[in-house]
Parts: sequence; structure tokens; C-alpha cells
Amino acid sequence: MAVDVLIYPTTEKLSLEAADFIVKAANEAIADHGRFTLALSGGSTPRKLYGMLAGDPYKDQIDWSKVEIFWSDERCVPPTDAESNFQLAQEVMFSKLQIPAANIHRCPADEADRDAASLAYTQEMKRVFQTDGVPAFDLIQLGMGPEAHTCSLFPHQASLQEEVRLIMPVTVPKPPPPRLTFTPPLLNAARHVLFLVTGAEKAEALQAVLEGSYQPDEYPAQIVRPTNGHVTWMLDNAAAARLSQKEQER
Ligand SMILES: O=C1O[C@H](COP(=O)(O)O)[C@@H](O)[C@H](O)[C@H]1O
Repeated sequence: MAVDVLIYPTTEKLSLEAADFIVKAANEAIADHGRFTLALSGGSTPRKLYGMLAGDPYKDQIDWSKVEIFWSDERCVPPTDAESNFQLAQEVMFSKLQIPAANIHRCPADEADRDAASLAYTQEMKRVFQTDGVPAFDLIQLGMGPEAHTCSLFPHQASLQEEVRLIMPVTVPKPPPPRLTFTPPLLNAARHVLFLVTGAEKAEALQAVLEGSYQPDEYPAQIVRPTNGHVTWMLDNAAAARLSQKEQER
């Protein structure tokens, strides 16, 4: 697995580079196999990036009719709720783009039966990817929390050991607790994973994830090691403050 660690002075600069990165990945995927399959995260870090993708010059640099969008985790709240990961992207990105509604695959995490919702989202994904196996996303964009959680995979939870389900319900220690999340087998089938991590409160966990020994039960972000894929970490100076290797600093 190839890993790049890129460090930027501000969230603004990081978001600009991430937008360039996504445009390039989209155009390469569309040229190669006719479409771009993208999984988004939630949280606050990607807000600026999503806004940039919906504005000039980026919005016209991607053929959005050829982009299929999923979410790597979702909170079990209505899609209009301020805590909804879908709502964030809808508000700052999709509401401003010409993208066919059929290409936006919202996670039905607000349904009462969370097992059925996980299964339905898995089936929707397999339909779009036309596979009975594990879909390989062109790009999964992820964040990381201060305790090294990613998607809704949190330390010491059974979801970290999941080998069969691709999406599963979890109850996590961060509000809102009930969520649906991608599992390790789905994450690790990706062609490319892009982590966006900002803020001093994540520096300690980030050092453990990138430079410590492999302990994914303690540091869930370590579990993301795509078998045939590439991982790019985009960090701001504050998050990267404790890293000892900063030769790629910009
Ligand atoms: O709860 C979540 O947190 C992570 C990290 O969010 P951030 O605001 O610290 O970037 C996010 O990636 C995930 O999608 C979300 O549900």
C-alpha cells in the first residue's frame, strides 16, 4: 500500500489542494472506466472543500453526470437534520451543482430498522457497482476524530473486527450515537483513500496512527490499508505538529 502525507499551512490551502486532487481523480476515473465512484465523509473538516467543489473553477471541471456519490458513514437522523452528513453536502455542494438526483445515493440511516437500512444501502451500492462482491470505490474521502475514529469506526468497538458486512449499524460514544458505517472490508477495497485532518486536538492521535505501532483497536484509522489502493493524508500544520517526519511539508 502506497501512502502520501501532505501538510498545509491552513484549512483553506488544504481544501484547495483536496479539490484539485478530487478533480484529477474524477477525470482519470471517467477517462478510464466512464464514471467516478466517490464516498464522502461528514464532520466539519470537509465543509470548505465541498463548498469549493460547487464553485468556480471546480464545478465545471468535473462531469457530475458521471459521478456516483455515497457516504462512508451516516448519523441516524433525518436528512434535513443539522447532524446529518448528507445534509452538509446537500447544503454546501449539491444544492449548487447540476448533478442528477439518481447519482446521489443517500444512506437511509434515518430508517427505524437499522439492520435493514444497512442491508438496503449495501444492495444499492452493489447495484450501482454491478457486483456481488465488494465494491471498489475510485475514492473514499475520510476524516479522523481526536480519538482516531474514522467513518463511524470507534476505538474498541466490534465494528473494527467486521469481516462480512460492508455497512453496519453501530452505537458510538460521540453524539448522535446511532449510526451506519462502512466496515474495514469495504474501506480496504478502495482504489484510493483521501484523509483530511485538521486541528491541534488531533495531533497526538495522528502521530500514533502514522508513526506508532499497528494497534487499530486503539487507533481505528490505522485499519484503513487498501489491499490494492493508495492512501493520501492531507493535514494542516496543527494536526501534523507531532509528526517527526515532515519532509513533504508545503
Ligand atoms: O463523526 C464523524 O467524525 C469524523 C471526523 O469529523 P471531523 O469534523 O473531525 O472532521 C467524520 O469523518 C465522520 O464522517 C463523522 O461522522
